[in-house]
Amino acid sequence: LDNGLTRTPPMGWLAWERYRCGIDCERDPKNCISEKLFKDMADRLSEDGWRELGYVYVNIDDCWSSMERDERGRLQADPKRFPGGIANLARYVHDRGLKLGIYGDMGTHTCGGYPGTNLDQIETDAQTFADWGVDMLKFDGCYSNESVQAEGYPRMSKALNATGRRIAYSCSWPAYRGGLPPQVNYTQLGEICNLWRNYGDIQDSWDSVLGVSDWFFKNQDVVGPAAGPGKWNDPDMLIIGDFGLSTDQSRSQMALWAIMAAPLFMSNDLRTISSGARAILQNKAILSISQDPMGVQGKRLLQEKSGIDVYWRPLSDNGSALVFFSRRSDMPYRYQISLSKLDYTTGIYKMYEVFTGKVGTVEDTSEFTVSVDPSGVVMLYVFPPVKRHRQFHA
Ligand SMILES: OC[C@@H]1[C@H](O)[C@H](O)[C@@H](O)CN1C(=S)Nc1ccc(F)cc1
Repeated sequence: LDNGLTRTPPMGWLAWERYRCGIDCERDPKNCISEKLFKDMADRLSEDGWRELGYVYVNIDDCWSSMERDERGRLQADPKRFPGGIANLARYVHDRGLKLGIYGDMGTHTCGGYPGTNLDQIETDAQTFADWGVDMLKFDGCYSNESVQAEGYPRMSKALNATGRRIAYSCSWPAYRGGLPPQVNYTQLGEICNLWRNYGDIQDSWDSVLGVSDWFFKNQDVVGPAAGPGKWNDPDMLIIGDFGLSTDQSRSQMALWAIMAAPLFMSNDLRTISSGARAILQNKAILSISQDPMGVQGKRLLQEKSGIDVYWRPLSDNGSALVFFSRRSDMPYRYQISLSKLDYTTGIYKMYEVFTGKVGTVEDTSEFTVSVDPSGVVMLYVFPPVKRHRQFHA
């Protein structure tokens, strides 16, 4: 969507995977969906170096609202869990140099059973969110149908624009239509949405992360070309820092999401996150690959019989990123390859390993070896090639 927003994949924090629809603030005040939770995360993003690295969105998901609209038919926050209201929370977030995201649903109810947005409420709800100072809307598709979605998702895009406030628009529409043509029109999506969920919800497990990633790379020739500045495929949240992934698997999710030019929405507890998880999420080399201004989505190049996959993303100024991933479950695998075998042009290349900081220089035809852990990755930033100087002839 050409609204000047998300010119690189948006980054921030989204409540859903880690906090779901936990509304029992009496028994579980630290983890329930409440203004305190989002203020806590805004404090961490602004005090622990996240904001400076680009993680600027603090996004509310399902279960934030009252079960009733107000007397003017407007959505309203649950008064007990958000006593200050959404406008106040937006001010708190904005005061910390961050942006606030909110959640709605193009249907009678949200997936969690809260009030949805019917076709005749689209303009009202867009205006409400703009009046509150909201900066992004995730528009879900539960309790809906194909024709309501076909009319509603474009109409909400226009309604958000008509408010005059710049609000990034995340559409769950393709995920409810099977994610692929002909049910999904990726050209239209790129015109009306800034990002879109193509596939099922991510859960806190390696199986889920790998299943989501495999769907996107299996369908890379269809979904890849749809992405670019202002319009992104969304494989769902980063679960790094939660309970289900090992260090290697956390590095794999971060590396694969960067190759996919995916939005980077963490769903974790920034108040207690481990230093290891934080180091992966704050890895500057990976973030610069993710946020590359060209915004070209990467692809899977090879699936070797050994269980090694090779992924590649073209970057600005003729740079590129490579990821070697191991599907094996035995021991680190020493994978030998050369850049010319990966269709790199003739030249001399400097390479930077993003997790170890190791630097190497290879000619396109010379073989090098990477040792890849089971369910882990080796990720390289490959500098632009230095052309081999013609041998000077006396
Ligand atoms: O309720 C909201 C929740 C999150 O926003 C996800 O990111 C959305 O994809 C939708 N969603 C959930 S749990 N959706 C859903 C998932 C499984 C199911 F059987 C019925 C609904």
